[in-house]
Amino acid sequence: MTALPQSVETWLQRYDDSAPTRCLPLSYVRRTRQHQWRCSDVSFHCASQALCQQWIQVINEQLSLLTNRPKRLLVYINPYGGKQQGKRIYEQKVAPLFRRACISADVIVTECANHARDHLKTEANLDKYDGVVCVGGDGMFSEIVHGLVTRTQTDHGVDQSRADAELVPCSLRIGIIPAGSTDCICFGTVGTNDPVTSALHIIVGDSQPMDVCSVHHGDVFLRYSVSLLGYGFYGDVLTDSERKRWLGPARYDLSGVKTFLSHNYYEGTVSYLPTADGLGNPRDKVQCRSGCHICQHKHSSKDKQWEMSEEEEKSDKDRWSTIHGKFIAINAASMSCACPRSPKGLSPSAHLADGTTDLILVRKCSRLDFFRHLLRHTNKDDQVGRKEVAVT
Ligand SMILES: Nc1ncnc2c1ncn2[C@@H]1O[C@H](COP(=O)(O)OP(=O)(O)OP(=O)(O)O)[C@@H](O)[C@H]1O
Repeated sequence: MTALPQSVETWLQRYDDSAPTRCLPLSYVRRTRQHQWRCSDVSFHCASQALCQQWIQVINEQLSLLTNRPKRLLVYINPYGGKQQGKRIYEQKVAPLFRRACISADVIVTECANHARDHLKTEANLDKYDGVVCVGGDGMFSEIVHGLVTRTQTDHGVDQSRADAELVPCSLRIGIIPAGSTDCICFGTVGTNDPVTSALHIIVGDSQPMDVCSVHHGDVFLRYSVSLLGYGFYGDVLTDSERKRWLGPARYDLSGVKTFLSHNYYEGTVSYLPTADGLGNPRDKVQCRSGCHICQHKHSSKDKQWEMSEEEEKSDKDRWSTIHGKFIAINAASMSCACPRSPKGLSPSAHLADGTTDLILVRKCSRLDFFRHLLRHTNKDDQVGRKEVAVT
């Protein structure tokens, strides 16, 4: 008998053991280059139908033990994200894999912006599903995060407008099928923006915790952020690019050049609470990956935080630092923000789930120096080596 492909965790198919046959086809996940996964098939031929039935029974039993695999998914497709290929990508590349893995999916093609967010907030019957999948880019993922987090807080009576509210974690996982312009969140979590790879990660039940940062203005809740919170240059690029959505992904280049030429700067004061020692450093070159020891360490330090005495809390307040100045960009990166254009990202060593954000301050400087800083995004590990850039 041929050896079975790798471990049972990589097998895809469940079997209908009612159909007697001597041939046993099996689909499994194969890792290829650059973080990409593919689905391969292999057929085993048995000496008798009875033996084949035995194999099928054992395989079914083994697969049913993998309880982290989803069986029912709620899928939202943004038909207008990126190059407007969301529907085609889902139907041609993802749906056949879900069918093969016996995953049932309820699909909603969004009709307008915030359709998915509002549906999740109020209407969706979440008890029916093991996870939510978004087919689109970072904006679409953000909609799903807002919908799910808000719904969870409402269901648990938590007031998310309070900056100090202790949010209840969502019970459903979110899968991303990349079909946007930058797909930075997919790239930063999976290592590639390939729809088939993402579908296979969803099928085998992989999961990766992520920090969610809430943004408030006084008592008013503004939004959640999971990747880059940008004030100044990046905020201006995004605002301008939204007006040029009809241009597709090229809008980021055009808005980037326009904002760069305007060379605006902003004067202000930034206050922040430095992380405790041992929680990683934005320049320590430790890349966050699945099972990252720094993100795991965070859980124990957070547990400790809940037990902080009043004095310890007070001294925490004393630890706040303040920087005043003129800035071209004030960025808070909760993840590396890697994407195909910037393979290492704006903050290559940012951690996905360590409970901290990397604060990157770009002081007012000449156009040439700022251009040199931007160039680093495309090829350098150390994004902050220049004197006008401070990182903490
Ligand atoms: N049916 C729709 N019509 C118009 N806009 C929509 C629709 N569905 C979702 N949207 C909005 O489209 C915006 C952009 O979508 P998405 O993130 O999928 O693509 P993108 O902006 O091209 O990619 P990226 O965010 O990775 O750059 C989202 O903010 C979302 O709110």
